[in-house]
Amino acid sequence: MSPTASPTIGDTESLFQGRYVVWLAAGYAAYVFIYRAVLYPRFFSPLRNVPGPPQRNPLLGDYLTIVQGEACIPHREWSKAYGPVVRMMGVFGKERLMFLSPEALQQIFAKDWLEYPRPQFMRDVLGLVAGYGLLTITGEDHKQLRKAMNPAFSIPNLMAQTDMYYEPIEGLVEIMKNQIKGEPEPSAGKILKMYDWMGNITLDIICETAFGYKTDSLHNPHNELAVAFEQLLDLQSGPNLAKLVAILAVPGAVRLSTSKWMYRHRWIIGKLPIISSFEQLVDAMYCIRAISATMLRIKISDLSVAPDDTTTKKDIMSLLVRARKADLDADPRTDAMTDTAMVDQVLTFLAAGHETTASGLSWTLWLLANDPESQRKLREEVTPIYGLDPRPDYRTLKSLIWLDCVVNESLRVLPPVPLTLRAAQKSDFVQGVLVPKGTVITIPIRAINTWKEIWGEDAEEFRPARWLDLPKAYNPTFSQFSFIAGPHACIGKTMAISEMKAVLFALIANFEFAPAYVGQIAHPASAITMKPEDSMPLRVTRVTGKA
Ligand code: HEM
Repeated sequence: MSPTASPTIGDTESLFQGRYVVWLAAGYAAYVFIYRAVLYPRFFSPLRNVPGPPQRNPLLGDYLTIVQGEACIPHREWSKAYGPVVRMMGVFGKERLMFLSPEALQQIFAKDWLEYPRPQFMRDVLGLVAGYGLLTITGEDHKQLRKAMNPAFSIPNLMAQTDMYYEPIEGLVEIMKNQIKGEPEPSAGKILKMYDWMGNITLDIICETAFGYKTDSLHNPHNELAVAFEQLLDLQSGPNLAKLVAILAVPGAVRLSTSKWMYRHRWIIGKLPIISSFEQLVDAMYCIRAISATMLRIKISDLSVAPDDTTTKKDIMSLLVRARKADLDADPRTDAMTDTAMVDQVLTFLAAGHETTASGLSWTLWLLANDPESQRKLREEVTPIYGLDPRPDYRTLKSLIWLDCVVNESLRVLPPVPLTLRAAQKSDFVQGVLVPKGTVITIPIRAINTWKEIWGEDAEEFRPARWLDLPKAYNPTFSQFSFIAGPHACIGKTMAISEMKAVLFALIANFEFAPAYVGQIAHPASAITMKPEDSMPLRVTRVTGKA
């Protein structure tokens, strides 16, 4: 129809019908929205009587409160107000449940773990940023992979690895000493962004222990891998995670996001409003994957040149490559891991083992900086041993009682992974509450770790001495849930703890840590890991009388 011609009866009819269809669709959408987001949760849901925060926003539910608040603090406040089982609202009236009690955790993570895997959207995000491996699979596949990986994390293997921590640790001590020495007034110390240093040292340690690969991020902080991780971590925020979940929900997006085509055409993402920052994500992931593939290639060729070289035996990847070779030698038709699957394992260890430990270390330094007495006690414990041997072995580190209290307490109060999620595969009762199939369950690790019912009135305070006299209600598996429990529990727990101890041992023997300025407060990011948003500036001074 031209703009000047008058409409014919046929035109008017089809226009009317077109409008009718639009109105009908809009009416249906409004009905679905009002039913799903307002009426169902309020009047029909089997969860409507479970206590929880009042429903104020049918569109976004409690989403804004969660992403704008400090990591897991809204959950902790809800548990105080409503008890150990809480109903929360997701977007569009999606109900979520949260459980804190040992009985519920036992059922979800141990007894019925196969019925409570990580939700698909969480696996999609983890797969993209941390590889398709232990973090994304479950059931029989998970059991098999875990069985193959377990020997690499055995105590004898970790004992053999401890020595590998010390080259990077000594490098860091030297760098920090030089930085302080370079100040106009060295005795006043220097303000150092400790999270950045902890990120570099844990990257160097994981590359060395897991892959026998030297990154030396400490002396070369702008190396490709460190920069790519920095780019990735910059994107870690609640709103970005929500956007990523929405993008990956589009059919085909998961496969596309890791493809070469996407990498070559990543500029397209850069041009799209709202998601333009994900150009950086595709870039970083491509770089990390390429370096992981290089590490694997080197490993495979190393092992074929020197299959009996005992020095290569200790790192995790050598064990896996050797196990694959043995399987293939025994039966060439065996269903052995492909190179791509192996690269994903490299990626998982890089992602899961690096930033978590860096956050754990940074928060421990922060807590010690704010508790000079605990710090002094720790220095008193480590200094004589440091004097005798600055490279203590696994057993010596394990035997240091106050160091153990400090690390346990820090991981309890400020857990690097503040919460996790599970999804119910079938309808079932947990702690007497019907959990309908498909319900996403929030496990508020930080709230569980500081639950007053278990830990007493001072549960939220950093008090390492509590580990010398544990409360009666303490449950060794479910009261300190920083590494979760059951078949999906963190495989790197013992390694992370011993690495944290080795780093703290040397830092506390050489330096004193204090807040960077009066009134400094902590800024834990609300994302997958609880990294300090401001990179944790602390005033660092040399311990007087030290060489
Ligand atoms: C302080 C440091 C660490 C903390 C707080 C931590 C915490 C966690 C948590 C909470 C989970 C469970 C996630 C979930 O199921 O939702 C997990 C899983 C995992 N972590 Fe760690 N982690 C740390 C260090 C490490 C290290 C050093 C490695 C490896 C070198 C590692 C490798 C893994 C892997 C592979 C999984 C998946 C386990 C499975 O599902 O079978 N983590 N970690």
